[in-house]
Amino acid sequence: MALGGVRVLELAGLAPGPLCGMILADFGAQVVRVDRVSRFAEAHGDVQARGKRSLALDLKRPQGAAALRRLCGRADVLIEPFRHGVMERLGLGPEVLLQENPRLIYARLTGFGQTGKYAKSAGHDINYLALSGVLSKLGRKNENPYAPVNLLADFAGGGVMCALGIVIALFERARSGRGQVIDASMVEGVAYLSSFLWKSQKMGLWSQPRGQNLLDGGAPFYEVYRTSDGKFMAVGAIEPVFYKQLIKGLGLNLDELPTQMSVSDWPGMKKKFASIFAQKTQAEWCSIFDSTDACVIPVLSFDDAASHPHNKERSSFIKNEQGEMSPRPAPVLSRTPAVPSRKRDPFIGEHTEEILLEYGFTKQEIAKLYSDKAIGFKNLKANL
Ligand SMILES: C[C@H](CCC[C@@H](C)[C@H]1CC[C@H]2[C@@H]3[C@H](O)C[C@@H]4C[C@H](O)CC[C@]4(C)[C@H]3C[C@H](O)[C@]12C)C(=O)SCCNC(=O)CCNC(=O)[C@H](O)C(C)(C)COP(=O)(O)OP(=O)(O)OC[C@H]1O[C@@H](n2cnc3c(N)ncnc32)[C@H](O)[C@@H]1OP(=O)(O)O
Repeated sequence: MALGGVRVLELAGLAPGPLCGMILADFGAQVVRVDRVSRFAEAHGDVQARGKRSLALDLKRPQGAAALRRLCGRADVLIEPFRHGVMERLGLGPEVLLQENPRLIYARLTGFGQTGKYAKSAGHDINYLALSGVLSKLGRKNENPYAPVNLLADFAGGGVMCALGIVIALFERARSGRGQVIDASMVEGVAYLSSFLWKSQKMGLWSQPRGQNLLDGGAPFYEVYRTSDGKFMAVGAIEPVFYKQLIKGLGLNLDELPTQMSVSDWPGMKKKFASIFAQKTQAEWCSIFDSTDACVIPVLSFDDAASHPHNKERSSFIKNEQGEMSPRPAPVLSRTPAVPSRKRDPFIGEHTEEILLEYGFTKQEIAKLYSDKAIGFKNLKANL
């Protein structure tokens, strides 16, 4: 696989760090999640542990922190998901670790970044989205801004951007032989993702208030409509050639309607489309619109998405050994595609000994770390 041989240490954290580690593992990296020894008694919240192994290490004990330093000496990548200052307090800041291993890629995945007024503040996806400016653009007409689950800042602007940064740094290291520090701020990650929004402000695309523009729920031809069986259809017929096909499928006559881009007519047109979509079931609309270019697609539940013929044909969803479905890693590389593990997620501390041995610790050193309470082996299922 593309990232075969790359050794990653992922310090256990909330949502974005685990996604970042899972992407790297799916594409072949050897990812070790460093769990807290004290968390044995709790269920671990990481549902994105596919393909990872777990090492339980108490970083608050000097022996535990020293063990991580040693592990970093042989690792390619460290992912740390704590607020600025945490790693420094543990004596594990980038200056220390990069001095010991100049090839190390030290990825710092935070909400607010390593500097700035909020660098040491707690926060979550919705806060990062707010600070990036993006949240102000999301939401329905006359409603408050709306944060769509924690997909945008946590996962897209955080986990995915950080994985991209790591791969870029690995690519550069192949030339220079040197590692570097990645300051992956979710505020900046999601702001960067929204470059189109920022750079299209003067195009007239966003001249209406929130929820009344072309792509934010204002246009009748870019909207979700309820069907007679309580399901939904997603309509995205932007270009005139596709809009024509939408109108035809709805049984309307283009010549009897206002022009597509007549913004003042959009609210009325939305009502018209809504009343028409409400007359047939989702399946009936699919039979009308499938195989056309009207850009009308059913809104599917997770179960229906996994069993939809298009997705099945492409094997877009996969099953693990426990029978759990999840999305296949994307994108698909032609020669070296990801090969996601089908095994269950690791127990906390399940691989402590084998990992330490692999990284050059002797059995005696491991026994000493255990008696110092710096590591743990207990095999509890990580089921967060
Ligand atoms: C919206 C999302 C968040 C979604 C999270 C959900 C997935 C989970 C939220 C609630 C969970 C459920 C709940 O807990 C109840 C159940 C519990 C059960 O165990 C599992 C099932 C649950 C139902 C559980 C299920 C799920 O887990 C939940 C639903 C987000 O936005 S995520 C993005 C958050 N932001 C960031 O990641 C940015 C960077 N990080 C931070 O800003 C902070 O880390 C953060 C997130 C604000 C947390 O702050 P905190 O004070 O807790 O941590 P830090 O300041 O970073 O310091 C870490 C300290 O921990 C020490 N430490 C770390 N590793 C070790 C170790 N191996 N050994 C010893 N000590 C360690 C470290 O030294 C720090 O200590 P100090 O503070 O003393 O320096």
